[in-house]
Amino acid sequence: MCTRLRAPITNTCVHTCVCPHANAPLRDAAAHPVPPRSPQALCSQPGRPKDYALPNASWSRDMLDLYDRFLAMTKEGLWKRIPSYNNVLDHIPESMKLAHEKKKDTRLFLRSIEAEGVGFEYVMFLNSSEKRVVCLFQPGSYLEGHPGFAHGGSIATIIDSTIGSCAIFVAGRVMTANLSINYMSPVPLGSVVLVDSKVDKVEGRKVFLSCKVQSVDGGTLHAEATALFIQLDATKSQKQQASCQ
Ligand SMILES: CCCCCCCC/C=C\CCCCCCCC(=O)SCCNC(=O)CCNC(=O)[C@H](O)C(C)(C)COP(=O)(O)OP(=O)(O)OC[C@H]1O[C@@H](n2cnc3c(N)ncnc32)[C@H](O)[C@@H]1OP(=O)(O)O
Repeated sequence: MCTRLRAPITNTCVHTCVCPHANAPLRDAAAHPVPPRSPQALCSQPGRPKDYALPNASWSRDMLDLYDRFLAMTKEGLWKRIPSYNNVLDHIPESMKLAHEKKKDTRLFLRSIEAEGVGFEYVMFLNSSEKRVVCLFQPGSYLEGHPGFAHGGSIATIIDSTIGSCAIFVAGRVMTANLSINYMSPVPLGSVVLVDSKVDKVEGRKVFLSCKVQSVDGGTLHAEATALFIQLDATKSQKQQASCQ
């Protein structure tokens, strides 16, 4: 079923088959319904990690409007908001955690800046039937490269993470083996872009994906990327883990 977002969000429509692994690692998204936007609702509940993928005072009108559009689509059931925590382990269901994986004082790179609005402001939405993840991204002032524009590394980071979430969705534990980006137009700090990623092909442990970074009005193509993610081999990753201890 086509769930094309109406222009200007994207002009492309991706048809893919439903994957048997659908929803496995990112199932959490369904378990956390989006609360109404009120100051109280945005506070994290006691005992639960803070979900950063919710509107805050730094979000621009464009970001809020897009968020509302996607949220409306989640009600139709094909899209799900992906919650975002500052520790990677909080994203992984207990049943999928490895014995050695205990929470430490580490942070997911994208959530390394606590202050609102100056780092990576983003929220991702998953469309499992299209094997697609769209990220609404508002780069803050601490992500500067050239004056007034987002650093290319920050663009690479948000692409890697959006594509990575898409790959995790179809293949579980994966790592980036290759990421190739063409930068076409600089992204102004404080603007909002759509990072639209999809799975193109799965060959054994290899997941091939592609991505476009576009302005909200669809008029500017900021970047295009392709990526290869490899599903981790349990035996090999245990060896890697052993060598790290
Ligand atoms: C993990 C789950 C956690 C869930 C958390 C959810 C949180 C959600 C929140 C937020 C979203 C965040 C999302 C994450 C996004 C960030 C991801 C990163 O930044 S990852 C860090 C950077 N990447 C590395 O450091 C990799 C370093 N490389 C390696 O460790 C290995 O090379 C690895 C694992 C990629 C592959 O090693 P092998 O030993 O398992 O596999 P081999 O046998 O070498 O290759 C398998 C097949 O792939 C091809 N291959 C491997 N690397 C290739 C390459 N670079 N180019 C082309 N082909 C390659 C090979 O030719 C082979 O192909 P043939 O099966 O023979 O056909």
